[in-house]
Amino acid sequence: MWIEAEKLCKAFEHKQAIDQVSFSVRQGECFGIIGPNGSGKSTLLKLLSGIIPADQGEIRLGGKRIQRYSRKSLAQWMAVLQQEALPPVRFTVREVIEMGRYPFQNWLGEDRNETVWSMDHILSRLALTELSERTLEHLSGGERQRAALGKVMAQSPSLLLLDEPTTYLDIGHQLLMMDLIREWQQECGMTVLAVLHDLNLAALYCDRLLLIDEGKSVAIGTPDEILQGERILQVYGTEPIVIRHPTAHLPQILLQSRR
Ligand SMILES: Nc1ncnc2c1ncn2[C@@H]1O[C@H](COP(=O)(O)OP(=O)(O)OP(=O)(O)O)[C@@H](O)[C@H]1O
Repeated sequence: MWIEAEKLCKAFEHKQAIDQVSFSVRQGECFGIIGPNGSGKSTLLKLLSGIIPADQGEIRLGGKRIQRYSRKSLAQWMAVLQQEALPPVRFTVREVIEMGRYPFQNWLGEDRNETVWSMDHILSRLALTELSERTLEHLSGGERQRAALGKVMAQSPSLLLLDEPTTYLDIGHQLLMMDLIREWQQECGMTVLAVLHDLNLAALYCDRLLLIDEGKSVAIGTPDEILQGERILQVYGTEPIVIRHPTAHLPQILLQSRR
């Protein structure tokens, strides 16, 4: 599923959260949205998922305006993974992952589509097999985040929107999650749009990045084009040291104390 956003605007009371933002994302691409706190990243993701309407501008998914899709049809091929995606409720991990299939069930609860990956496969890929019968209230934040990813995997979306998917994860689980998403994307040709705070993860996993600041698009390009010291200083107000990853050959950022 490819995406086109044209001159999107969204204001809250007197705050212009998104201001004339345009971009397009190719089918199968991993597109990262980066920017400082309050720059409008989550708002942009909410516009793209249809959770909130834009004041102006247009979003087209697969060439068709987003308003022309019903809620149910959007839910069948678009999945959203938010920060704190799952509350600590009394559902088991297995039940939660099964919920990813709801948009595909008819009124008898029968599943009308084939899943790409089986429940057991999803549980084992996310290292959740041992935890499958445990309820979410007895899981750590990171384990719940993996269960939330399991739920969207069961949904087999062609468009995946991620809002800070690695917030609660340690470095091992951050890489597990990002590697899984990439593998899954390559297997299924899924398009991924991800809001990421971690610029190093963004460089490693995204084909292109959109850098936003105060609701405006500052630049769009490859990680090499976007992650440059001068530009980061302008937007984040701090100048990092940008080095090259010795094996991935991508830009990586080292922070330096201002004192
Ligand atoms: N529902 C709302 N009502 C009023 N203002 C809002 C609302 N949602 C967001 N804003 C404001 O819009 C701006 C952009 O917020 P947004 O959450 O999109 O930023 P962000 O880049 O995702 O931030 P962060 O990195 O801190 O998560 C902020 O100034 C925020 O206070």
